Amino acid sequence: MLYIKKAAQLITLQGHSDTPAIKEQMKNLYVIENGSVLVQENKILAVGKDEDIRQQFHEVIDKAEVIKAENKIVTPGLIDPHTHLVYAGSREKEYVMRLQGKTYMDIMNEGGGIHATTRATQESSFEQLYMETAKRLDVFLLNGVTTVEIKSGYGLSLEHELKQLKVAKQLNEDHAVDIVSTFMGAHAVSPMFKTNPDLFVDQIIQEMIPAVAESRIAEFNDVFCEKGVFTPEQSRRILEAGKQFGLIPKIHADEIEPYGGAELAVEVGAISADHLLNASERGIKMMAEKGVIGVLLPGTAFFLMAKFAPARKMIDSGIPIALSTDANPGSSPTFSLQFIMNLGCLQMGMTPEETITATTINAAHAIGRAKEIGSLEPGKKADIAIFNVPNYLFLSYQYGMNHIDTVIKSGVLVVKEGKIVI
Ligand SMILES: N=CN[C@@H](CCC(=O)O)C(=O)O
Ligand SMILES: [Zn+2]
Repeated sequence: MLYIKKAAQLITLQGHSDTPAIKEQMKNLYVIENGSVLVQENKILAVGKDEDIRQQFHEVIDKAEVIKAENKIVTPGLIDPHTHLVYAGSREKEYVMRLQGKTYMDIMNEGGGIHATTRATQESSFEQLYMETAKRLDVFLLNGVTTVEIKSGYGLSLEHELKQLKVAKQLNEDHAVDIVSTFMGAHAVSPMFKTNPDLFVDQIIQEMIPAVAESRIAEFNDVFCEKGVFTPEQSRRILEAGKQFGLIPKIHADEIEPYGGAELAVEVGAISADHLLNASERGIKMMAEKGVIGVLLPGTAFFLMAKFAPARKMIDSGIPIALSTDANPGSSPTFSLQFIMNLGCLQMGMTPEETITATTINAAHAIGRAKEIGSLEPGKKADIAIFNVPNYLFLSYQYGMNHIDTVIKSGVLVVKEGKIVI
């Protein structure tokens, strides 16, 4: 048994395992001061004021391993619901080109961007991708993240998409960080189909989706619905086809231009619509009505020097908002959700409380895991982060640094004093 003792603030985020937090609910973190947590095996046994925990569990508490949390804060392990972490190569030269005035889409249309990473990933072996992705997951863990969603999409053929997804599956078994997988064969039109993109859409629908579903190697199906990539109609076909095989729709929506992505997410019953920098008024209203989660990626707007998604308006309209790094080598090469929280506040008008809800319980909802993770409540998985800060405001206030002290994953101490110990 683990006894996490007397945190200055225990950020429980209780009460939202069934439905995500919306509007004012996103501001309520259910903080317990001088709070303690008891962990039994891989689950949370109890959460409460230290004196209450000691009283109720006095018979067993003396034998527990104590983790001191005085002057620190304790939160659920952070959750990143949108990453592209299985890739090879890097794109720092494109970053310099963008600094000189080229746009992200220009670079992609000239065969760089996603295509450059696809070539590198196709040429990479399973073992190379595994090693590189494992290192990235270590960084996530060291930053307090205990679950990440990972998309394929740098394979763009059945063989290489499956290779990426197999890497994610193997790492889910081997690495402390839990991985939730998304098939994203529709990340870019394969150059082989440049003159007839519909044939590539046919291949995704007829060949890739059935094979991915049969291998039970992904839960979600995502599409880059964007002018010059996949049209709303192509995106709809791909997402509907995935549904026939049990793959839940997600969508990269309205990232570069308004394109009806938010509306499409509602129409196909997507669990989330992601990016949304340029979502229409109508799309925002529709998402709020249907409770489609908006996964916002301010690191991408920051790195592409684009305008930020209107998070304040979205939350006030009633959309449940989650935040993510969008970690990828082109549009958001960061692995820091803590920096994303800071951007959420300073660039998107969110409150510090909202950014914590958006990286825990609402992020869990965005990947269908809210019954197991995302809050500190008895019966949930013991995924817990301890930050070396006196109160939760510091997570987004003191920015550009990693505040993590300790991480517990499934009841096991995996990070101690900021270092991996397994
Ligand atoms: N926009 C599409 N996909 C990724 C970027 C991938 C890349 O540039 O390699 C995103 O979410 O930003
Ligand atoms: Zn993405």
